[in-house]
Formats: sequence, structure tokens, C-alpha cells
Amino acid sequence: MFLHGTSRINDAGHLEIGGCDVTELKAEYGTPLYIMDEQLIRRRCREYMDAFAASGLGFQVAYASKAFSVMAMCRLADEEGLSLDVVSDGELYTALQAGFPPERIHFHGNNKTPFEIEMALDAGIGCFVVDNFVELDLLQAIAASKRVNVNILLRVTPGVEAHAHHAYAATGQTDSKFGFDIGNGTAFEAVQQSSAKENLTLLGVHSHIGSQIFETEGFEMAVERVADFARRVKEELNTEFSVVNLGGGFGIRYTEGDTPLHVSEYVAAITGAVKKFFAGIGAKLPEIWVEPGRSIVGDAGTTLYTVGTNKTIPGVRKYVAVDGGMGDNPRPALYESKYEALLANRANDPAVETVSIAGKCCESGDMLIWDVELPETKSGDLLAVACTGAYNYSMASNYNRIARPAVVFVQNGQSDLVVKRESHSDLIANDIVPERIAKQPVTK
Ligand SMILES: Cc1ncc(COP(=O)(O)O)c(C=O)c1O
Ligand SMILES: N[C@@H](CCCC[NH3+])C(=O)O
Repeated sequence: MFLHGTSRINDAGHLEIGGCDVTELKAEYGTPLYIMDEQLIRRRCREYMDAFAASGLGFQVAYASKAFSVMAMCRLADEEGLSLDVVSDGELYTALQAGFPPERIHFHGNNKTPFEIEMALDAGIGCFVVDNFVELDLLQAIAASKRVNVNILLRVTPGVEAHAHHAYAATGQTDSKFGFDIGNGTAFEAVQQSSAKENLTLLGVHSHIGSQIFETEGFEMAVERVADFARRVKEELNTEFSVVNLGGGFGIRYTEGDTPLHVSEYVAAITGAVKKFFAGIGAKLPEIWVEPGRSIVGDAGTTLYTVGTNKTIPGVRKYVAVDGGMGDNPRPALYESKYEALLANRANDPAVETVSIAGKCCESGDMLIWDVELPETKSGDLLAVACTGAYNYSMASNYNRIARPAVVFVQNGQSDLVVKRESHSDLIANDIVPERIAKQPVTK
């Protein structure tokens, strides 16, 4: 397994992250456990901030909290000077409860409810990324009823087919549930309509082409299309964009075959394209906003499991089961995502067998890794799966009524619990047995 960030093998042959031996983390917090390398998260935040600062353009780096939305992460993002992208009342609530400055929060989503819009307006968030005509009218109506003005970006689809890791993660193409299409004229129509809405201030446009993208061409093409659009809007409507948000999607290394660029290379490509394609359109270049999620937290996360049972099917394969699975990491089942793993309590032992890592859910598709080379595993061993910081905790479920794991931040030999492990009582906390049913006589 590739060792990310502060991960290393210590003298005892154990995996250590942030100076914490994972066998000790298991003793203290149990498994499954999400372990987040705080230093690596901060490093990624700074790589974005420094690269944009070096570009000389105005900018905001908004952490896409959908990747991993917990209060400690919101605080960390604030401390590092990032803005925040939220996509639901729940993510907004998490951010506000963490004390995240509302003026640096951007609200996304293709179906914001009236409740969510009111909540965000009451909180005084910095900007709505408006997705469609229904929302445009709704936002204007609610803002007018509250007598407030609100900044908006219009989400556009630039018609770029990005090389995302899965079709479900591509969003820049015309056939997408998100945004106003530039190619068919709806984006232009949206700018016209926005200008006529008294309580809305149009800052510019937003384009997010997809996720886990390794090359820069898609982003550069999106900038070119958005710049062409900006030119038309300026010429025909005399409206200038002061902000262009280019979304997230910057890839990370999950397994050997993944070839992400350094953060600075993505940023240089984007800012270079903005300087090139926006030159001569307006009096000054727009501010550039981005929304990285995966590339801030993805490789900082490791999930620690305890090995339980195994099953060998001669001539076919050996299954090794761990105490978690698709409940804490649905990505292999959903996108056939690939991961690397390490026997964390005997990390220096040579690999002697090829096994497949199964979860404990009642689903054949509950497989974390097909075919990984490991030392011979025994019940009670610890298995670490790398790169689980993004879209794992945030996409976790209680399927089979399995409690969601705890999350710890580790740094400099210290571990801090940031999410408690769910308890059995948490699992039934919202259950109600109506009296009508409770009173039924028990049938024999
Ligand atoms: C609108 C928007 N912004 C930002 C992101 C974050 O993307 P990523 O985690 O790939 O950086 C996403 C998710 O793909 C998104 O849909
Ligand atoms: N959730 C996805 C990517 C889509 C993210 C949000 N648009 C993943 O785990 O890869």
C-alpha cells in the first residue's frame, strides 16, 4: 500500500499515522475507525491557497464539504482560510454550528427546498449557486419577502465530457441534471432573467465538469467555453462576470494506476486558461473560485478494520472478511472504485497470498477490494484501507443496522475524536412503535 502523508511503518512493524500507532488507536477507539491525517489535510489546503495566491488573480478556495462534512473539518477549513461549499440544510447546519463564517459559504444543489433557501438567507450566506429557472424564481420570491439581497452564480454546463472516474461523476455534459446549458441557449436566458430579478445580484457563473479528473484539458476547455459565453453576455447584455467558479474534480491517487497532477499544476492550468481566454473581455479578470473536495481530504483518510472470518474456495479465491464494508465505504459497490490495503499490525511481513476483502453486509456486492496481495491474515489482524477520507464517512449508511464508525484526527502523536461511534441506542433513536401496534396481542 502506498503510504500517504505522515503514514509510516514503525519499529514494531505497525502502521503509524500522524505519529499514532494504529494498534493503539484500535485499543482506544475500536474498529472500524476512520483515521484522518490532519497534517496532510492542512498541507492540501495550503497547496491550493498558495498556488492561487501565486497566480495574482482574486480567488476563493471553497472546500466541498460533501466530501467529508463534520464540524471539526469545517473549523479546520476556516482556520486555513478556505470558503465552504454546502449542498443541503444538513451541511449548512454543520457549518454554522461549527462557527463557519456564513459570508464564505456557497450553497449548491439542483433542488434546494424553500426551507433550505430560507435557512441560508437567514444565516446570511455569501452566495447561492442557482441551478435552474424554478430556483431562480423561488429565490427571488423568498429574498423579496425577506427584503434581502443575495449574491448568485449561475451553474452552467459547458458541454465538456470530462474523464471522471465513473459516468455518475461526470457533470459538464449537456445531458446532465445540473445547471443551465450554454450550448442550447438556456444559460443566456438565465442571465437575462437574473438581471431582471431585483433581489438577486449576479456575480458570474459556475461550472463543475466532474470528479477524479487527472488531466487539465477538460478544465481548460471549460474555461474557454465560459469565456466565450462571458464575451457574448458582455456584448449583448452589457453584463460582466466578476466571478467564475470552476468547481472541483481534481484527482487523487487511490491505487498504482492513478496519475494525478500536483495541486499547483491544476491551479496553474486553470489560472493560465483564465488569463488567456478572458483577456480583452472585461475591464478586469474575474475572480476565480474553485471547490475541491476529494483532493483536500481523500488521501488523508485511512479506514482501520479488524479481520474476522475467511473462506477459501479452492481454485477460485479466498475471501477475507472485515468488520465493516459497504456501510462505511459504498464506493466500490457504487462505482467499482479501487483501493489499496495493508496488514497494519504486521506491515513488514511479506505478501504471500492474493485475497479479496469482503464486508459484513448481507450483499454479495459488499466487497471492498478484489484481489489484493497480503501476508497470511488471521482473525484479529488489522487491515488498513488507504485513501478513504473523501466520500466514505459522508456517504456511509446504517444498512443492516450497522452503526457508523468513529472518526479521529491524528497529528504529532495525538488523536482526537471528531465523530463518536454510533451506539445501539443511536440506531433506534428515531424509531417509534405506534401504540396501535404495541397494543396488538402477541400471536403464537
Ligand atoms: C458542484 C460540485 N462542486 C465540487 C465538487 C467536489 O468535487 P471533488 O470532490 O471531485 O473535488 C462536486 C462533486 O463532484 C460538485 O458536484
Ligand atoms: N461521490 C462521488 C463523486 C461525486 C461527488 C459529488 N458531485 C465519489 O465518491 O466519487
